Amino acid sequence: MASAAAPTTFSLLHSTTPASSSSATSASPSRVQLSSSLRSRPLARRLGFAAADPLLAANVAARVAAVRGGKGARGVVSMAKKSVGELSAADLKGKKVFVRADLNVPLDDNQNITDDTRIRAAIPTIKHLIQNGAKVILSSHLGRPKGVTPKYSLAPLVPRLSELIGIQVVKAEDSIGPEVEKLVASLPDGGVLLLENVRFYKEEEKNDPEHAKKLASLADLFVNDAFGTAHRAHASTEGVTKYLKPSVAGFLLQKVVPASAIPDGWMGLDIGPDSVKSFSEALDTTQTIIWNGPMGVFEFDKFAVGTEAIAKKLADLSGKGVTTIIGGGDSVAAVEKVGVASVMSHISTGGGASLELLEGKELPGVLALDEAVPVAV
Ligand SMILES: Nc1ncnc2c1ncn2[C@@H]1O[C@H](COP(=O)(O)OP(=O)(O)O)[C@@H](O)[C@H]1O
Ligand SMILES: O=C(OP(=O)(O)O)[C@H](O)COP(=O)(O)O
Repeated sequence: MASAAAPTTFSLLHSTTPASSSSATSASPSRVQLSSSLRSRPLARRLGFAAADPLLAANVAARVAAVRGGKGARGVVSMAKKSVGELSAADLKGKKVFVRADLNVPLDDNQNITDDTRIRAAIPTIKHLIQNGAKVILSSHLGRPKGVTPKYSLAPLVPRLSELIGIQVVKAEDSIGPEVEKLVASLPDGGVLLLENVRFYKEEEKNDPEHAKKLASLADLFVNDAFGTAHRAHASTEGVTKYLKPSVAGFLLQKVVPASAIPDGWMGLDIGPDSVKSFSEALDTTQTIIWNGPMGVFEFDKFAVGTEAIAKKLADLSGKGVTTIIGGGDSVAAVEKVGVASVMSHISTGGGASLELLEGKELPGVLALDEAVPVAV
């Protein structure tokens, strides 16, 4: 029987397809503000040096062993959560499926997508559902808006989503309410309706049960494919599982692998040549590198020097057989920008989620899903 004892997901994509475009300044608040908790995380830890933290070290070792053990193609290990792959046309035809994805992509000042990795990562699940005749109600957050904020609308994602899925995606102006209900009612089998940013409601992040019930009332069943948000217990990731059965994991969620010297009024926005040298020397002695968080504000070329140097160093080491794992939306965008994403061993869409998993924490967005039913072979 599959064991549910170990935490299960570390979502990875092989980095083979180039992103739609390369460099631009991101509009997301997580990219222009410094999260204090994140920045206070020691750099060594953000780079994945586990030695200073035995618990983290043990978890990293276990995950990497799983990857190296070659358990399945692309180092993917099944997890003990029911998967969307177990649902066939008999389960899906004509059914309304609420899909939570992480489409939190970077946008430039003109609302152009500057890295579409997260959109591409969501496509296999959506295609499986529509090919089996389901009506897909697709939801995501974008950035960290406080209330309805037009610049965090999901509207700019519609053309790329439609192109990748191969059908025209319909966009709702809201995520709940009568207009959405009407659009759901007119959705054909195999159609896709994209809801507006779920974080336009404060109830989303509060995991308000009444709000979760409203979201869930749109659909018959739930698929969570938002790895980047799996460490958040929000209404659209965790709350809806209470009202939608089955609640299953999407294909992306299923994949597993394993200055204080700065004067007041100044900001450190990049690492300098000495730090690049120190990191490079330390990296030379590693066999596995997990990188989460760029070295500076790489969206600006002036502050991209450290990030580029480390990205190139990792690319170099990757070529020498070192396992290189990149986690997080911005880190993925950074290696895409440098043009070395395709040589890394693995690309993960989740930054914070990956780190919490490595720390041995359970991810609420995964925990809430149905268990897989073991099948004798
Ligand atoms: N020293 C710094 N000061 C301010 N912002 C920074 C600094 N270093 C990096 N950043 C910004 O932090 C963001 C990366 O955030 P993070 O959440 O760690 O990455 P990821 O999305 O890969 O998990 C990028 O937009 C980057 O510009
Ligand atoms: O960008 C994300 O995560 P990341 O910054 O850890 O890569 C996810 O979309 C989660 O976003 P959140 O940290 O605002 O919940």
